[in-house]
Amino acid sequence: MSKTQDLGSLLQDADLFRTQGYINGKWVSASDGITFPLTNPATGSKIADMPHMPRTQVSEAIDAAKAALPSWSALTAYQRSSYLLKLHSLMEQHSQDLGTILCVENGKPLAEAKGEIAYGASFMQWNAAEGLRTYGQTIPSPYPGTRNIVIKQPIGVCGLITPWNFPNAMITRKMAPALAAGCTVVIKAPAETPLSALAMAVLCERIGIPPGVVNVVLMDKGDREAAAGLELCENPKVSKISFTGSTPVGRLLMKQSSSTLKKLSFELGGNAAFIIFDDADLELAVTGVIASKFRAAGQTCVCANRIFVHADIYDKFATLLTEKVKQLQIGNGLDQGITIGPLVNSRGVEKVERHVKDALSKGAKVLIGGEGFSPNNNNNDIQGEGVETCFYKPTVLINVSDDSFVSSEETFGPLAPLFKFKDEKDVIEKANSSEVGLAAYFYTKDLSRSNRVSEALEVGMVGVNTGVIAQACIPFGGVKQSGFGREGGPSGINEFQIEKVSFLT
Ligand SMILES: NC(=O)c1ccc[n+]([C@@H]2O[C@H](COP(=O)([O-])OP(=O)(O)OC[C@H]3O[C@@H](n4cnc5c(N)ncnc54)[C@H](O)[C@@H]3O)[C@@H](O)[C@H]2O)c1
Ligand SMILES: O=CCCC(=O)O
Repeated sequence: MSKTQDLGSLLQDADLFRTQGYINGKWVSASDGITFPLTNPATGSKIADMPHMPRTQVSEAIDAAKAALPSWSALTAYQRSSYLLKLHSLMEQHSQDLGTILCVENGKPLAEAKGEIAYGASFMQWNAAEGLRTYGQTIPSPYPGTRNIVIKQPIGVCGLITPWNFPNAMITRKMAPALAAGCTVVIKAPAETPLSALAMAVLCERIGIPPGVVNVVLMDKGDREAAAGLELCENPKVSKISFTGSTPVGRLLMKQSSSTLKKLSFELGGNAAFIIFDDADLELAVTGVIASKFRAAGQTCVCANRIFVHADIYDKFATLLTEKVKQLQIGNGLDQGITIGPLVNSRGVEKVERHVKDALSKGAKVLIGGEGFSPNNNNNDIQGEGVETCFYKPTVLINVSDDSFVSSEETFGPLAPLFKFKDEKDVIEKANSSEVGLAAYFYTKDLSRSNRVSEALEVGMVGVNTGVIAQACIPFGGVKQSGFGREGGPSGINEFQIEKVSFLT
């Protein structure tokens, strides 16, 4: 029997822990009372019963967002900016509680979860400033005495569909530019991590964001999730869908949105190549791989998925990496000193197991890890008998063959497969052989190679001598089947605006 987690008792401000959706400024259960259980992936304990909302409630949320649009969009950019700055400041103030909520529902260690809150808050700060600079243009006209004036306006109601791997930051990365631009939003939060979305709704309510401007709808995976997607994509009152998640769901949402020709921006899956050339600083490269590969237990879209190491340094690098991986502390993210938590659910563990098994069957060798893990849970939230937790040991594989599953599929788990290469051209070809192109990384001390390789990699983002690329001020996004549109940076807010031209005669 699993024990129930008393999340409220872990918080300084227990009011941030909500278990109802947020529509038109009201906290609401599913209209038919149906709920689904939310569990802690580190302990298997139930955290809460969450509303399993039907499509009609998604439609109500859209109506509320549409009704709130005229007055929100009529505010000055300065007024909207001041709301975002207040959210930024409240997020910083409540970072311990927001981090605890995130850690308990998602599994990432508390320090990392608090890091995500800081990252999430940075989108509020960046867009508070960026909203003030959505300049138009005056374009010289070919006709004497006339002028063409271009202004930017909010696109309208936006459907924001977000994943569980960054329960806070993937919401704020969309919500902040949308609100700054003057749009209103319906957030479809993921079933695995609804609480972080709701905690943000509490903060919106506290600072007086008017009812209907921000709405959060929730439901479990399956039929109602699909119905919510259909409603958001087909309802003509929604003007834009911003989605972060897997490539197959992106394809489906694009197809569904064709009926109303919505503006779309999609941040989809990755399969990042991480290349270590023979002139690289190996200590730095190991640090980079640890940061890129094992953040969020390997569950980020920009995680190193294929690590290509030059043949001349392959053995040395593998040894150094294994030593560093040994130092990672796996366990319940609430416990002191833990640096790697569980995967979000058992499906995540199964995928890592499948990739490891397949690689071994094709000749790979385990240097460390290669199996699941049962934590000795000394937290007050004690594991119940027969409760399923979701840990997999951080793993390094060598001699991985090019036809392994991990070569073509995103593992989304703590598996570092090392491939061997000899030639720059050859490794670039391999890196680019993926159908997705989100991020890539490489380590070298050669400046001309830095420019050459950066330009040759078919991705939206390149880390040169670093394994960490995310910042609010960069245009985050991919090419090929990693999606389109950019989040953050000067272009992030454009995704939520239209350009309108007036011909002045
Ligand atoms: N490019 C990026 O910025 C980025 C960031 C984070 C995650 N991701 C990608 O997301 C994937 C992991 O996340 P996931 O497993 O939650 O992805 P997912 O596509 O299964 O789910 C993402 C969101 O879409 C919702 N969803 C699923 N089916 C839907 C449907 N038919 N209609 C409407 N909504 C639907 C889910 O409930 C969730 O809220 C990975 O592939 C990862 O690379 C990409
Ligand atoms: O998982 C994708 C988002 C990762 C990030 O923003 O660093």
